Amino acid sequence: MTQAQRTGSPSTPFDTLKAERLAMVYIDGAWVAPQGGTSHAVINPATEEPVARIALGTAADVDLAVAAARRAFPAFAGSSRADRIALLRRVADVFATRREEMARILTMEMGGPLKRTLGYQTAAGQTHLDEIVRVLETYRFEERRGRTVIRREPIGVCGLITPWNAPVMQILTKVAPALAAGCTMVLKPSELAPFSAMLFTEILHEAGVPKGVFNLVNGDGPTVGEALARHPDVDMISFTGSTRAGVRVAEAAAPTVKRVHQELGGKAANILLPDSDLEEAVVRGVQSCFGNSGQSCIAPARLLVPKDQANRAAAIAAAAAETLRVGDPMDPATDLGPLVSRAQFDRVQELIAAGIAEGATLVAGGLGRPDGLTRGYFARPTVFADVVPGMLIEREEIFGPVVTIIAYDSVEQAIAIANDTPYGLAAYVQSRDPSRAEAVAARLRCGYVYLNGAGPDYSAPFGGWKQSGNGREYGEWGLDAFLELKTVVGAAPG
Ligand SMILES: NC(=O)c1ccc[n+]([C@@H]2O[C@H](COP(=O)([O-])OP(=O)(O)OC[C@H]3O[C@@H](n4cnc5c(N)ncnc54)[C@H](O)[C@@H]3O)[C@@H](O)[C@H]2O)c1
Repeated sequence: MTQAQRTGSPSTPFDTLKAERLAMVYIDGAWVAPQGGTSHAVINPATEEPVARIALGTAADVDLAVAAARRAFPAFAGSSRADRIALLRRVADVFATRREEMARILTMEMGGPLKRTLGYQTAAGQTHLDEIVRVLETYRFEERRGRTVIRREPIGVCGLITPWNAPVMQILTKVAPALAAGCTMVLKPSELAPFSAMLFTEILHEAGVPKGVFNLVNGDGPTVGEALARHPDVDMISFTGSTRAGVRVAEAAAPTVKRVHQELGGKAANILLPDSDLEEAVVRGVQSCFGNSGQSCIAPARLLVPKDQANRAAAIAAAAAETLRVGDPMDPATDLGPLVSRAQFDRVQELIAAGIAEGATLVAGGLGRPDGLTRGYFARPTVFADVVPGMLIEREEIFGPVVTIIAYDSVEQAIAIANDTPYGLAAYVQSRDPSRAEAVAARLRCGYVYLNGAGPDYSAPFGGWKQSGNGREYGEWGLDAFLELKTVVGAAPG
């Protein structure tokens, strides 16, 4: 780290992200100074030191960005499918050339281990780009039924608000379908992880996204996020983040009756059926929960095990937690990096303390940093056994490396516990018999169920039920989200 980065002066450790751009917003195809506003030091969570300061935009910047997007909308909405496919292919090509740089930036700003930012976050981003091209090639924008025509048209100017936990992937799952649909947009990324969004903006610029089609305004939620949500000339908000902020966005958007697409928090259950391979299922569940240091909306944080296997499950989980390497996220061998911020670290500590106070049995990890780490927002991979439904650690989304083991008496009870949450994003079921696992999946009230360690399918819809949201991303469902339906009756017979 250079002296300039240590002091937080507007230098940049990145190869190509120009230092002066950190103090700018991107509007109408150009980097420009914001209309006033403050600046914000982005902290490297592994070192607790500032990396650089970024400018936080204002509501006036949102006005300018929305106006640029509105001006660009008619031409872009009228562009051909072939033009948009070509554009998305160019974005995918440029993204591929900058992928490693992107992974390093992500690791620096949000602390995800390099093996994950390179191997998962940016890889998934690339897949989403390839996937939207595949979808766009055959998507039916118009359907004729006799003299009735059903059209799908771009919804208009979109406000995109994204979190920090898998930043570039969450940006891509909005920007890629919005471009495919012919929408124009204003992105407000998380102020905790803005560099990846700025690099992504450079990628779009280099790929030749027409001016005004994509705009970036960094800023905090209450200022820039709410200005976007309230804006009368924004037709849709696509939001990913906490349920708390998602509700605020929906409230701000309500007077203008715009579409609000929400991807919110979760508290996934991982049901180990009595016939599962306990060792394999517990190890996999623990590793999956601790991916991204538990900062994942789909983290299988509630491990439900049959009562007679609970002690063994706790021992296996504790051993699995203790083998994980916590440390420098830039080290390719690291499994868990730091939590994203001091606030997140403090919150996770509070919830671990609450678990201890509530009488859950701590079998691995606990309060404080892992041994040997004296700075950085590193939490200990923590496993609680004897967790009872209703405990705070069983209900709250912890967003840290904490697994809670809950013993159940019957599969009926396991299903009831899994569903007894305000959230409904993801769930997991483990069984030696895939059809038995599938039967349980059918009874879970959530939007995505992973059976027996299956990975994600980026061509299938992803999104939450209940307080986990109301939108769907990925594949054609992701594209549907950015389109409005129009029915035309009395058309010439087709
Ligand atoms: N369902 C999903 O697909 C999904 C994916 C990833 C993360 N998440 C959820 O995101 C949360 C973690 O991310 P986070 O801490 O960045 O969430 P957050 O809600 O604090 O912030 C998300 C975004 O919303 C903005 N924001 C905050 N307050 C706002 C307001 N009042 N008005 C408008 N915008 C506002 C933030 O600046 C940020 O850009 C977790 O709850 C996690 O489960 C959900």
